[in-house]
Amino acid sequence: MILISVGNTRTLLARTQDGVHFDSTSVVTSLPPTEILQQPGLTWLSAPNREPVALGGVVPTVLAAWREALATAEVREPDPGFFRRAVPHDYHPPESLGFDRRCCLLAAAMDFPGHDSIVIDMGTAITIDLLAGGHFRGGRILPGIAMSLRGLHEGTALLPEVVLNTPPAEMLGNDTSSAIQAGVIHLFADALRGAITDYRQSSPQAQILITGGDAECWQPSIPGSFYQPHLLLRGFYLWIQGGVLP
Ligand SMILES: Nc1ncnc2c1ncn2[C@@H]1O[C@H](COP(=O)(O)OP(=O)(O)O)[C@@H](O)[C@H]1O
Ligand SMILES: CC(C)(COP(=O)(O)O)[C@@H](O)C(=O)NCCC(=O)O
Ligand SMILES: [K+]
Repeated sequence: MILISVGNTRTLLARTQDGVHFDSTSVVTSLPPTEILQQPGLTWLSAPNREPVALGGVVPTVLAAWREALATAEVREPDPGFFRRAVPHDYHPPESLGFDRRCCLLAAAMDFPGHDSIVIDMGTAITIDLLAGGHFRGGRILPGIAMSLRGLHEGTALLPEVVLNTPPAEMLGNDTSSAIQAGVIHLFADALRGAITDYRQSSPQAQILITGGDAECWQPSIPGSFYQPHLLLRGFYLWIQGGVLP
């Protein structure tokens, strides 16, 4: 099966035989799908005798462009009804819960039955979701790391665009760049730790699963967390196996 997941920054293109191992690459979401399909390294996407293509994401206009570009392929889109049965929730309105959040929650629910999970997805935006007793209980949405750094630069005259070092940061910055490093790293480290502390008041045993473009370098600053690079793809695969729209 081929899986295409459209995030706000990057689109994941993956292929799997067993739903456990994913051969994946990513391209910037701003690139038109017709151009992506022509890239030399991605011929498997548009090869003849192709496999079914699962399509999902959080950018409606780009999803529409993918549907058009894949018009002759066997495209499968996930069925919200299956998600609701697999991960009951009170999100309102239910359809507004982001596709990427659903995939990660589904993977946590189906791969770790009987475990509560705090699912952290550090992408364009950061989401921190609680799955407890098999139900999605709600979560938090925060600006992402790159977006926050860009916001400081674009919203001011004197702040440069900074490339973040790997956390932890020093407590006190003594030049503009170090002060931004200290500010942004502590902002997110405190936000993540705070959410974990709060969520564990109701789910003391909850495990912490962390994924997304910024997850790998942040995982060490979240003690006890498990880096799950393919959590979204795993959930997407399980979702498509469980139910597709007619
Ligand atoms: N090669 C990369 N291109 C873009 N962003 C990257 C890359 N590697 C890491 N990142 C980080 O990943 C974050 C975006 O995460 P990603 O999972 O790609 O987003 P989304 O799923 O929202 O498209 C950004 O905050 C950025 O700092
Ligand atoms: C919160 C998100 C922007 C995260 O997207 P991402 O950073 O992975 O591109 C996305 O899940 C989304 O658009 N959600 C819809 C609103 C919601 O979940 O309530
Ligand atoms: K995200």
